[in-house]
Amino acid sequence: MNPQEEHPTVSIFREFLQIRTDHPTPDYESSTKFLVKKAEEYGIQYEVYRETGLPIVIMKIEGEDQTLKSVLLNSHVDVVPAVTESWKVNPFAATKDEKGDIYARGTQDMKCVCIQFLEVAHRIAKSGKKLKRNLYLTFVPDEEIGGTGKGMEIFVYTEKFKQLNVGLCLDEGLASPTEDFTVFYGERAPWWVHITAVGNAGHGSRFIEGTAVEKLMRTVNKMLAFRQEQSEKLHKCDHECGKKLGDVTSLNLTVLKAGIPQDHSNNYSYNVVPTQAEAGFDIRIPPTVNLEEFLQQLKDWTAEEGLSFKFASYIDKNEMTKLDSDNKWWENFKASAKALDINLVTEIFPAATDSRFIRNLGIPAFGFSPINNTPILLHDHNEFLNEKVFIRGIDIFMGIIPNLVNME
Ligand code: MET
Ligand SMILES: [Zn+2]
Ligand SMILES: [Zn+2]
Repeated sequence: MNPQEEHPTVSIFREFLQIRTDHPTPDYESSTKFLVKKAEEYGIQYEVYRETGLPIVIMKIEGEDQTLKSVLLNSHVDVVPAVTESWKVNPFAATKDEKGDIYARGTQDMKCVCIQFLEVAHRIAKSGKKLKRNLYLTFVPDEEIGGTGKGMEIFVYTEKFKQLNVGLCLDEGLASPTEDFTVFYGERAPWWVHITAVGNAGHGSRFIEGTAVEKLMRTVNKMLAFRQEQSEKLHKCDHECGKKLGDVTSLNLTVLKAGIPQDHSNNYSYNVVPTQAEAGFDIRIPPTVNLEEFLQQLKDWTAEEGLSFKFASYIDKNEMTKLDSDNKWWENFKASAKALDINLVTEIFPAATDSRFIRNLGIPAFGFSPINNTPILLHDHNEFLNEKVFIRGIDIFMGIIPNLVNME
């Protein structure tokens, strides 16, 4: 290839990045059309499954033995919104600079892995050699809004998913800023909690008792004190303790609402004590924490009269994939990494992925994005990935995935 020319898979990646699958109105029809076209071009079996309400593209490369458990490569095609004004380039243009850094929403999370999986399937299909087990690829919607409703949470309970007979799932991980690569074997449970307080109204000049805001603030302060404790656990431990973000419970106050709006011009009735106040928290709980006990903790925090809470995201089970010598998939994965001469570091994923629904079925899942020497920029402004890192990622996957599919 002429060094001036772009690697064809990089061009495909950039084209995919330009498809507007950003929330709140992801264009799944265009991403589906794109993937279907590629499957047809590459001669890969596919179907578009729509029973859950949104398109899920399923691709299959048949193995020699249909009775063996399959390997599933799962990726989500949706991306989070981008605040265009805060980017140095258009976040949906997939601009490449002179260093080969490609800037776009989804370069790391996780359109890179979508296309890398697709390219792996392409190369396996092109080789014409049959591998031992079935290999499936699923391209799913709505991961970024929780996977609930029309996403993975529902799909894993369908007959279609059962038919895939999955033995191992690979899904997204995170970029690594060092030479090492990170593999995730579990993740923190994402709980989004919306607290509502109701209380007494009155004139803003008086000492009204039992106001909604006071009640809410007492709860918020208890929760922020807990946040401080957890932050200290992470930041004040000596270097020996090796605690990572995925090992503590994080909690952020991300929604706060009260006050009586006066009109549509950002004015409020400052002299009216509001009867309702609301707070929303994003809480991430490590798999080692007992979720029943944590729920009780939340109930204690919100026990005061006039307070109630609802979950906007909730999960009551949070399984991990065991990385012991009984896990043959992991032994196989590690051996491939050794042959590739890459160093793996294992961690708990600090955020959430669709893997949690897979692990909760008792199916092992590894979160792995083959991206090293790159800052972690998922959901951030100016998210980018270097084209060389992207291309090397395909070779890394080629050194790992066929071995898993061929496992005895
Ligand atoms: C709770 S849904 C997960 C959405 C997203 N992947 C996150 O971790 O924030
Ligand atoms: Zn993601
Ligand atoms: Zn994300």
